[in-house]
Amino acid sequence: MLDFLRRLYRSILLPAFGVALLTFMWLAVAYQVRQEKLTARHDAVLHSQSLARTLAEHTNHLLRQTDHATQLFKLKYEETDGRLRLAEFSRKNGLLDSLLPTKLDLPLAILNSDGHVIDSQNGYFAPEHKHTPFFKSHASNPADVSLVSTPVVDSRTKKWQIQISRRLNKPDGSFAGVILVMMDPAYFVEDYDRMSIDPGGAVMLISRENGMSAARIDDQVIISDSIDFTAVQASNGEANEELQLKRRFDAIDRIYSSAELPRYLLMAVVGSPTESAMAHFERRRSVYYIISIAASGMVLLFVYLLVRQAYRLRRTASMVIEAQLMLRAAADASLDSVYLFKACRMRGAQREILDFTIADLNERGAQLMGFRSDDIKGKRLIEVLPDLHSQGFVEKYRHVLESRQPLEEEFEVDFLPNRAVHWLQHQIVPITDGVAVNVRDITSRKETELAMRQNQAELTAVNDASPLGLLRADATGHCTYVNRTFELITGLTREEAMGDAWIRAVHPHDRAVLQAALGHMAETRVPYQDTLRCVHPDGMIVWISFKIAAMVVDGQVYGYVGTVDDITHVRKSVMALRESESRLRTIADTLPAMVAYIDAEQVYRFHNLAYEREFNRTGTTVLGRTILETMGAERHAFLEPYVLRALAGETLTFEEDDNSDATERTYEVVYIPQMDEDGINVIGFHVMRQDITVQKREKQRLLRLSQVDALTGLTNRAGFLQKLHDAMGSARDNGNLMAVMYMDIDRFKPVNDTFGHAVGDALLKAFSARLTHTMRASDTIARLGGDEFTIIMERIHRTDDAAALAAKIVSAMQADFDLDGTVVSISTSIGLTFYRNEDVSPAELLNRADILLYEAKQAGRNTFRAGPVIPPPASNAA
Ligand SMILES: Nc1nc2c(ncn2[C@@H]2O[C@H](COP(=O)(O)OP(=O)(O)OP(=O)(O)O)[C@@H](O)[C@H]2O)c(=O)[nH]1
Repeated sequence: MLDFLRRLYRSILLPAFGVALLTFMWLAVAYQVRQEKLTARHDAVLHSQSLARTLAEHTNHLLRQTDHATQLFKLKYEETDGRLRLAEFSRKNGLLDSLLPTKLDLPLAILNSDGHVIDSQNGYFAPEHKHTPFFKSHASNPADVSLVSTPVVDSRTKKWQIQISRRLNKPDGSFAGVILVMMDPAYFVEDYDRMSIDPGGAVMLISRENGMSAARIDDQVIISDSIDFTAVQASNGEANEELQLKRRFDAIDRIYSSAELPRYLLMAVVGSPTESAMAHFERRRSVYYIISIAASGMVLLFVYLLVRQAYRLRRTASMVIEAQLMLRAAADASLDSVYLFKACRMRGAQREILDFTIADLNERGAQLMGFRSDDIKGKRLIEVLPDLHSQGFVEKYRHVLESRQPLEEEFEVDFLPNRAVHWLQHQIVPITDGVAVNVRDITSRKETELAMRQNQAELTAVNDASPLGLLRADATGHCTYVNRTFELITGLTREEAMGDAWIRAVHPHDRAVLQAALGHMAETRVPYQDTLRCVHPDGMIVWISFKIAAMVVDGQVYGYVGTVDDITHVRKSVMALRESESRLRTIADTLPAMVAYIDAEQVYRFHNLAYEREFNRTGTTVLGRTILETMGAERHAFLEPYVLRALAGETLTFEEDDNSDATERTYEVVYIPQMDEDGINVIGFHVMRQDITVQKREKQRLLRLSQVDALTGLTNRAGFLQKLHDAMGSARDNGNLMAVMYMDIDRFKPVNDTFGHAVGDALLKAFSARLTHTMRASDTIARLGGDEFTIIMERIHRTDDAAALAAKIVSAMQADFDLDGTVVSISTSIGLTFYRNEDVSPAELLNRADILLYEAKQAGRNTFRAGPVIPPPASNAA
């Protein structure tokens, strides 16, 4: 509210002053105009009055002259004894002319003593005047006085006239009659031309008795009985000489003044036209008004300018305040340190700058100095931070202030708190008797720049050390950068490669293709890759793999980045590899064995001609297909364990029987895993598949031969051990009980010694035969050597069954052997042992039987010993 009133006061003060000034001025002007108007009017009244007095004097003069004329007539009349007549009296250059102007032609009449007109001229007179007051008066009064009558209206002419009469006496002094002169008031006013009166002015003669008036206005004579005046009251209440028309008789305003003719009861009135009378005043008033209007305009303009200026001043002041607040806020909100330093000068004429005072600063600026702003505001720099002096900063401030040239620079300081080293950027701007200093802490930026420069150096080093040639082009395809490797690969220096020149490095035969591809890439923005040739200045051809891609930001290509890879050696290697592959294929195709390569996904990737011949028998396409697809579910099920082992890294060999056609064939298959370059992961395996049907048969034959005892035809030791191994595995797998007998012919040596080796051999054969007849066909009977035999009995129900059989053998061998006439009697001893699923080896089991045999021998021979007791399986026991 207070603020509103203050603003209202400010806004209306100047206009109110202007209005007051104008009011005062206009009141003064109005007062002056009024005074001048009154004066002018008064002057006009005086002038009119003067004229009226002149008129009155003139009229008076005429009337007096007329009176003199009657007096002169009376004198002459009485001298002539009543014979004088009017013609004589008024003749030219006569008596009358000496008194009155001839042109008046005044009506004259002589009345006798009876009141009859006895002579008259220049007008009509009633013949009889005996009873008129003036006649009676003259008749009765012998005094020589003239009677001036009140204006009389002529009944015939309707004019009013002033009647002047004088008694005529006879010689004896008796009454002789009356001389009568009629005077038209118009004469007084008509003869008024010589009066200096303005056009439109009115000259009047008014009877005070009956109100008749004669007036002249310019050339017009007005006779009226209705013109009447009242006296104008002056401002002080007194009547002045001005008259006011009671009723207007024309359209012209006049200032009327009068002069009385008391003797004749007449009043001379002159009306000066107000317009002309007041013309001078009107002109002055117009001048006053014009000057006042001009002055008012100037005052208004002045006030307006003042108001406007005041408004501008207020606005400027508020803007200054606002600017100060904004500046304060900006300084407080600034991320920079802001200081205002005012110069401290030396006293004296030179006024040299000694130091600066901290006039203002923001909190950040104070923090940078290590203070709070309130603590150092108003202090001198030498007190707050002496280093500013010693480090030359104050000198810089002084230079900026004196040269009025702003200064901006970056520098490093080590005297500020919080950090050992600050990188700062300051701007020093001169202000009034001081400087404004804006300080920005650019330490982090400097560190970033340093890091960036290091990164750039690193990047440049990386680029130069890169095995790839690098090329960068702008949006128009002009090369702007190549690295060192690019120079080495293409044979162009960096300067030579700039712009479009880099394309010169490409072999002329490849340029057209490259340029077309680059044009296509610029349209489609699809990266381009190709193998091209470069030609060095010395003619050397370098094969390169060239790749280039557009750098797109917001849908706009702003450049291209390309790489150049020297693939000359790779290309040679590839060629060599192709040659090697070709050679290997030739070799592989000439091999009788089937060779293939299968990857980790069990997909065929390679096979030789033999493999193709084998698997194309059914028209099957192998390459790119899996084992399952190629071999079918049944064979895949057989092969899969081996495949998985190979893929687990195992080199393995197995036989595969192929009954797909009429002939039964056997293949030896070798899987050799292929490790990756690191030798860690298996990426596939090689397959060597060879038909070994013939070899297998021969082998089986040889095996059989190797496992038969040549003398007896029984299984020999090798066959026995193989069989024992297989039987134990079967018993272990199936939980069956098996038995092993180890037997020896008792006292065989004496037979040899007695009957010779041939008989001994025959005995061995006979023993074998009897043994074969004793045992089941499923039992394996073997001769280990000499007179030692073994029997393997698989899937026996009880140990007793085997023991019974052992007893049966012992018993059977007690009978004599007739060996082509030589009768030999022997016996046999047996060690019998059992096996189901114990963790013993075949050798140990055989040794166990041998020990039992030894026990049987020790027991006197011709018997058996069995052990240990093998419990039945848990399920059976139950
Ligand atoms: N005729 C013949 N004799 C053989 C053959 N192989 C080994 N012999 C003999 O067989 C005899 C084996 O004797 P041993 O078993 O050690 O002794 P033994 O006389 O049977 O005595 P015990 O076994 O203790 O009852 C040795 O004299 C060998 O020379 C062969 O193939 N033919």
